Amino acid sequence: MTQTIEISGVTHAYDTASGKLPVLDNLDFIVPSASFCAVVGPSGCGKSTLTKLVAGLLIPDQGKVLLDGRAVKGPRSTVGMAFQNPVLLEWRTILDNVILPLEIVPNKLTRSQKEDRARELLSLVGLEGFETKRPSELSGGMRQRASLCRAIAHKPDILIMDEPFGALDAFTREDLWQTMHRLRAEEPFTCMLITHDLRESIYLADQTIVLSDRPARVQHTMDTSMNGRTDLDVLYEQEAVEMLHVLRDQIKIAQGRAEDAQAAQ
Ligand SMILES: Nc1ncnc2c1ncn2[C@@H]1O[C@H](COP(=O)(O)OP(=O)(O)OP(=O)(O)O)[C@@H](O)[C@H]1O
Repeated sequence: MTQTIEISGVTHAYDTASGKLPVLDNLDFIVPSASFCAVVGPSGCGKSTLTKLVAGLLIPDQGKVLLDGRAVKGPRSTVGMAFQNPVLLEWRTILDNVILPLEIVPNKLTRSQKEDRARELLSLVGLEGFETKRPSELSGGMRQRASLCRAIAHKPDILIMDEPFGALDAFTREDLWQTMHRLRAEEPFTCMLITHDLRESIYLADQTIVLSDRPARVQHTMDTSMNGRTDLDVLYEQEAVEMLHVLRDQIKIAQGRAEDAQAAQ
């Protein structure tokens, strides 16, 4: 079962040696159940902070994060996470890395059922035959595939991804975008993706939220659903190119470079 993410009046500041650092300012938006939301914005505006609030690793100073209407008060097993650095455990095989959440989150699966689940996911992302390898024996893209499998092994209702494809070369990244579409078709979850790659948000997300500079507010919301299209050609068609221009201009405005955006029109 997937869940709705509701960010309601969320304001947050960090305590630092030089005083309070306001990071998020009255954020309000909804990610409907089973949909995919990308969050973009200037560097340091508070995107990762937002993921920590949704994951329950931080509690907002004001406002609420609600998952299916229930306020987040701490980490939940129904939320999976994937980061730019896959952090797989070198002393475990790829299969055992994917099984890890099934050893932590309470469930009634036998060892052989856990293995079946991990094998099924690895096969879905094209890693069949690599089950017994160690993480260091895999390429960066393969490690990120394994890490995605691990993030959803326990069938979370929500998947949060913080720049998961940021360190990969352009071709591997596009390959993983397609893998994401495949995974979503097979394993429904509500997804929040933090990215600096606007094409990635257009290709993957149903909705893209542009945050302003810190303290971040919602500056712009765009419907980036591409009518179910999952072929990469869609990115080169007029609709996607127009979306890309609007998002780029919005980022310039967020960075305080509004004149650049106006001059570009
Ligand atoms: N634990 C912390 N204590 C104090 N300040 C923090 C802490 N974590 C983050 N910050 C600061 O809060 C601001 C927002 O950080 P955050 O990592 O959420 O931004 P971001 O948008 O994800 O950045 P980037 O796009 O560069 O990854 C930054 O100025 C950062 O230095």
